[in-house]
Amino acid sequence: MPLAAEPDDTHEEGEDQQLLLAKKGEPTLEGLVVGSYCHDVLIRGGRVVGETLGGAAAFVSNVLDAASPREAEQGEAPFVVVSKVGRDFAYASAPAPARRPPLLCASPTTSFHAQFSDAAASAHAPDRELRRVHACDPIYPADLPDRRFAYGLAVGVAGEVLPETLERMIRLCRAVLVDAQALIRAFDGDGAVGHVALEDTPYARLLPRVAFLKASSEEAPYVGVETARRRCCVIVTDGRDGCRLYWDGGEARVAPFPAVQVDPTGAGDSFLAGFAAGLLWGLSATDAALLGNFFGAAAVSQVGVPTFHPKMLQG
Ligand SMILES: Nc1ncnc2c1ncn2[C@@H]1O[C@H](COP(=O)(O)OP(=O)(O)OP(=O)(O)O)[C@@H](O)[C@H]1O
Ligand SMILES: O[C@H]1[C@H](O)[C@@H](O)[C@H](O)[C@@H](O)[C@H]1O
Repeated sequence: MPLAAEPDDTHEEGEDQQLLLAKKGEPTLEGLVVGSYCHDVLIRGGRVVGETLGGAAAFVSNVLDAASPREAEQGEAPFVVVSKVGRDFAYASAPAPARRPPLLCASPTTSFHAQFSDAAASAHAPDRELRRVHACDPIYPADLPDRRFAYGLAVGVAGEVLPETLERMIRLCRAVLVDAQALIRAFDGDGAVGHVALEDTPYARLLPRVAFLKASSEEAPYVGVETARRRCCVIVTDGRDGCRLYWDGGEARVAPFPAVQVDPTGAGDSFLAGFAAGLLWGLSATDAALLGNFFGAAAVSQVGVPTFHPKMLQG
């Protein structure tokens, strides 16, 4: 495994746990977030109940800013976002896109309709059906800045992170964390979101060079956890049940935070960003996953991209 990412507290001081941190004498490098902002339309009982900024990049930026408030206050960007939208993009002045503007394309902004079921969702049943109604351009390797990064987050929502783009991220970044949704989503003629087996995609051969792969419990069967854990550390998030980490030779469960769910959108994105922030703080993988659970729980408690109060992170 490229990274000894065993989430075992006895490895807490190990060099590999510090992978995202600058070594003595090295300059502090930025992070690289790759994935597009999108428009989310929330539908319940056939009625539009909300229209919000979406896209993993929006949720991830929000959490990374909250987790590094000093940089955010000073207007410094501890990470860059490479994202694409069309001229119809409705949220250019929202905090995340305003601070890290997307590349403008002739095609329309990626847009999803999320149809929520009225029935109370069980802990494991999918609580929404997603349909992609517009897709912006993919993000090409040449769209990425030509410099080194401390870490990369591949967080596409509509297939925009091409295999060659992920490969370039791996070359530019010291460690890459990937959301499986960027790799295994497939769309039928009507835009309904389905999944393909990761093993059947061109991304599979890149897994040994990925540090962490995060999948939801719905995506996990398509990822093939037993195969993937031999190549990188796999994190499976499980909604209100928290998450599990799987590595070659072990696994750990990380408990959730209680939350009153009002909108599940962005929970996985916020989890992954919280997890990355935890690694940046020098936490072990299990402790970083606890921070991920914290941000995931915070995300489901609000509609759209959540607002975090500084007090939430104290104590
Ligand atoms: N109802 C909940 N209560 C507490 N924590 C939650 C709840 N839902 C999600 N979380 C937290 O957020 C994390 C990610 O949630 P989930 O597994 O639903 O991801 P996801 O399906 O990828 O989400 P999405 O696609 O909506 O962004 C969970 O591991 C958990 O820590
Ligand atoms: O804004 C959301 C969010 O980024 C989710 O993680 C993704 O599953 C959806 O497709 C997207 O519409």
